[in-house]
Amino acid sequence: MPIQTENLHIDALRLLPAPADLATLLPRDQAISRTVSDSRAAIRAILSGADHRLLVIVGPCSIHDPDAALDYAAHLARERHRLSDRLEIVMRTYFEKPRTTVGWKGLINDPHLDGSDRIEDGLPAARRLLLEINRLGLPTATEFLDPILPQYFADLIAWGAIGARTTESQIHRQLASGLSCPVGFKNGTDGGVQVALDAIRSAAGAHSFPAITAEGRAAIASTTGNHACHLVLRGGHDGPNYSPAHIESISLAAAQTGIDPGIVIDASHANSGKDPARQPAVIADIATRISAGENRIRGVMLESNLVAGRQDPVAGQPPIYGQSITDGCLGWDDTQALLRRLAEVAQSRQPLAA
Ligand SMILES: O=C[C@H](O)[C@H](O)COP(=O)(O)O
Ligand SMILES: C=C(OP(=O)(O)O)C(=O)O
Repeated sequence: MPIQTENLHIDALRLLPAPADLATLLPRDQAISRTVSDSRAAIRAILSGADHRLLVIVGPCSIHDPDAALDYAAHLARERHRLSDRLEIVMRTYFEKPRTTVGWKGLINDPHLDGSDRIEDGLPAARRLLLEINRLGLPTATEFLDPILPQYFADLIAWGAIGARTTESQIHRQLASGLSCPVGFKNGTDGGVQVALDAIRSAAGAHSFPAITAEGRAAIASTTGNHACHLVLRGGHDGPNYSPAHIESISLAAAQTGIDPGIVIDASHANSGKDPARQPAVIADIATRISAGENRIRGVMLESNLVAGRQDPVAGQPPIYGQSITDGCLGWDDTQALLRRLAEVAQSRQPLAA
């Protein structure tokens, strides 16, 4: 008997369509391309300090119901258009969730929320939603987790994140080096910022690594490096890391590494002890400092949904409409109030290059 040494833990392999097939089925038009491309340019200008506005990445912790996400997007698009002279608002459309151990991995992995893991349904659902949101003139942000999946939807993303659990990963740094959008590297879950600074340096360089082509063939991608990578502070095991003392020491460390100190602060995650009700206090603090002249903070991230809080889905029952099934979020009214406060303080900012 031949001894089997391969696929001992593989139950099944199902074919996925090629990225180009999905793009043909769900193409982006010129107006959508403009929304993506203009927002990427605006974000680059804000991060460099050339544009005085604040970047605001706001939206659900994760998308599980495309209808509710589009409803949320309609609310947010109105705020984006109203506040566009002071804020660059981009919607969090997070389809891939990195789990500390196990749990639901997001709409792409398990779109039916039942463990059936029909990625072949999740990919078109994600791409369709991104097209619909961009069609409202509202650009989108996401965390890139799997290194193959960006081929299916990265053309629709204005801002990307590499999360706290993957910032130290060479695979994700290589991936960021080839992405067309600005990318924020989160500090590590332990609070370590040096890994994110190292990641920014790594992603700015050229890399060659295995990838897939638009036609779905295995290939070697050679990248030119992404110079729009920056730091996102999300707190760590020791607590928040957005205080003036943190910004001071982190900016110094960034400067010593030759990295522009443009920083985005995530008001959620460990900066709010995972309690969404604490996000307004984080934003209030940041807003006061910005109005007093702090210009190293170029953007903020908020986790927000139509309905405040979070829920654990119950088998056989539809989840509460517009409420997170991963981390708790702010509700819409609180979100709107925070956006208006941020717009107020952004008004006083001057472009650094002026
Ligand atoms: O943002 C979402 C979560 O914080 C992240 O995916 C980790 O989640 P978990 O610790 O519940 O697995
Ligand atoms: C998982 C996320 O964040 P972090 O990587 O900071 O935990 C997130 O923003 O959804």
